Amino acid sequence: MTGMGGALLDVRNLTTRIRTPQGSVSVVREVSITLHPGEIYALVGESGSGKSMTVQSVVRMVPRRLLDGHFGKVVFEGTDLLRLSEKQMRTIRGGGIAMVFQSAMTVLDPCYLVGTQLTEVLKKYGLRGEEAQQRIHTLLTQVGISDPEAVCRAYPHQLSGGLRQRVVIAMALAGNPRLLIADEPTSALDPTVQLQVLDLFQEINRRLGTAILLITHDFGVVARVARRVGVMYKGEIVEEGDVAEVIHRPRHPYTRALLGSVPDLSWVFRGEPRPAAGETRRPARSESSSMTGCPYLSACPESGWRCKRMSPPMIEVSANHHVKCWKRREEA
Ligand SMILES: Nc1ncnc2c1ncn2[C@@H]1O[C@H](COP(=O)(O)OP(=O)(O)OP(=O)(O)O)[C@@H](O)[C@H]1O
Repeated sequence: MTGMGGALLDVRNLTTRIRTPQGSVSVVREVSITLHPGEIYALVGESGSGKSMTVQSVVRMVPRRLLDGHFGKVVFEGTDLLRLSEKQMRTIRGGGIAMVFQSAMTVLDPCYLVGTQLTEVLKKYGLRGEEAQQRIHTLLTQVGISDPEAVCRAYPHQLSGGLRQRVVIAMALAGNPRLLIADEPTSALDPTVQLQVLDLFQEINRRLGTAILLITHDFGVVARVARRVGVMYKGEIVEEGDVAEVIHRPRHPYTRALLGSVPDLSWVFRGEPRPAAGETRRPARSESSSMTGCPYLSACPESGWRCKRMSPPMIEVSANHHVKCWKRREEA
């Protein structure tokens, strides 16, 4: 089942507030994301820009001690997740929506064999005995593991980082999710292994039709995997659109600065390891704030009077490209 306009996930004006020693702060501000079935959407931005808080809000996993409230809507397959009980959410997590995080070891227990852990996961979906073993074989094969039996007989620490992450992805696929949320799933891996795991996400998307919401701080990763991208800064999406369009014609000064700090994206297309980082210009740090006006004001080389007073609205650059910037509106 899909929601309005055929969307699988429709996040509408989502705001998430957390408690801090300085008071309540909006770490996600009026974020809207539409993801269609089978689509790959990337959220990109620097550390602290609110990417993780956005996806944790979608699956209602912001730690309770921090959360001060969600506002807006998170409509998944026609149901607003913000209105569900915790019990109802537990059936959505792992079922309709599965998650993969940066470190496989947050999911895998070092004390148990991989096969035992996969068997436990499948019990949750009612599979036991021979049926469960067959499903484990299928899942591990789907994530490109050529010797599933050997992997099942291993403890997590006996596997390479890449294999461990493949096992975690297999676990995430166990409930046949329609949406896979992956939060920096490759940043703990070596560059060549990163590329293999990114390609695996694409293959899962192609073969199983699973939609993917990918979080990354790396435009190289966006360029390799995603079809659409949202650029986050201080808790807001400041630019969004088709990946090629945003990369080749960035309209927000922050996106330009972020792209300027990625010297050469060609390595991702050639399938080569990332070259050593050279001297690059870093964009201004992105952390949530409670100020008025444009969130990028203090770092923007183009700001004008309007930017100081009012937060810019999202304006349409083209049908597949939107930007939150007063200057672009003046040019339009
Ligand atoms: N556990 C926490 N306690 C207090 N503040 C937090 C906590 N987690 C996140 N925040 C704050 O929420 C804001 C958004 O953080 P978030 O982790 O979503 O950013 P991010 O873009 O995912 O960055 P990173 O890639 O570093 O995780 C930041 O200002 C951060 O300081």
